[in-house]
Amino acid sequence: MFRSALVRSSASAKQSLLRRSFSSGSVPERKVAILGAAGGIGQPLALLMKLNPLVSSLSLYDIANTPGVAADVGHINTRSQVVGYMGDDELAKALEGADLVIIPAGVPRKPGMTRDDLFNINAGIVKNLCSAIAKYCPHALVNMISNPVNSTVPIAAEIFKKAGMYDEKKLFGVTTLDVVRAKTFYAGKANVPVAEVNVPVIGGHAGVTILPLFSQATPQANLSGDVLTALTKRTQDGGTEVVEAKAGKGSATLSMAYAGALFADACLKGLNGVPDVVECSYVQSTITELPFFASKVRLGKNGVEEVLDLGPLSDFEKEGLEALKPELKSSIEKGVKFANQ
Ligand SMILES: NC(=O)c1ccc[n+]([C@@H]2O[C@H](COP(=O)([O-])OP(=O)(O)OC[C@H]3O[C@@H](n4cnc5c(N)ncnc54)[C@H](O)[C@@H]3O)[C@@H](O)[C@H]2O)c1
Ligand SMILES: O=C(O)C[C@H](O)C(=O)O
Repeated sequence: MFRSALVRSSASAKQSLLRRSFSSGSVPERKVAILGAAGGIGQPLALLMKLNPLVSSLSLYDIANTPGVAADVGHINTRSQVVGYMGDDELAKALEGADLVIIPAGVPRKPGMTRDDLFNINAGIVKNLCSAIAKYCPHALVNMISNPVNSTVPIAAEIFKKAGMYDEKKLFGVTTLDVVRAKTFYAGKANVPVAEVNVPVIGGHAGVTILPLFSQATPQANLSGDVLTALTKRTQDGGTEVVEAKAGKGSATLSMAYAGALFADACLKGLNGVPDVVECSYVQSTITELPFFASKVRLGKNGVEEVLDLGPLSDFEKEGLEALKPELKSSIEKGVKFANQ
């Protein structure tokens, strides 16, 4: 108890030091690039990153329509300078000097499709963008949003390995939307203030590979097994719920932009040395036998500082963990094979 009080007080001393240095005007310069910035996620994400005071330079890249998005967002009177870049010829400039690259480029699902059905188009897009990242900003953190995340992250890792610059600490699959959904749905059933809710979500980002750990949710609530089963299923099907409601007009964009902005903010805080920044993310991992796995991750100055272990699981969650492994394994292998063919 004494030790944890000490850790807390040294963490809060560090926090207040950081706050002081930030308020004295020494917030580090940070360039954030969004690839796919004119899309359904890209536009609101550009807006939210423009509102983030940790960003000094916001680079908006897409194959079309970025001049308009950049002009629009650029008029907002916040810290960052905004520049739009369009087409392959401008990708290098978009990436040069980036500390963080966020990738929501690629096609979204329509009703009846799985995320894996997007593989044929999005794998190629991700491969090209990651080759450019390897060349023009090899030290940047990469936040992968493009689906199927379970495969696009392994694709990125393989491309980076081939380029000789892979650093597993710097590559993240963005699974924050699963956490956002789990918190919202849990708060509704547990009747607790949503702002106070925490729920880790582990595994991957598709169907049964999404495994919320409601047994670890806080504030605790005494929910029945049936309710927990239904909450788990709703979290796993959250993306499909939006795809069906949008009826052919794409998948989650606004809630994804919110989740992407939250995760990017956590990465920037980590880079800036803010202590105890912990978020769930799909990263290279050894906590199970699978080479990539989503779990709680401590973020720091170099990206992943520590992959936290899963903690105690209920029997229902243990079953869910075993059930997700074959699908996640095959999605990882599919990505690795694609990148090496
Ligand atoms: N990780 C998650 O939780 C999560 C959540 C929602 C959506 N997604 C995924 O995010 C992706 C984007 O979704 P969206 O709704 O924004 O789609 P969208 O079609 O609205 O936008 C995609 C954008 O990517 C651009 N693009 C295509 N090829 C590109 C390239 N080579 N370089 C740069 N930009 C390129 C398009 O021009 C478009 O502006 C999809 O794959 C979707 O499945 C992931
Ligand atoms: O469901 C999708 O296709 C998009 C995204 O992965 C989501 O979870 O909303």
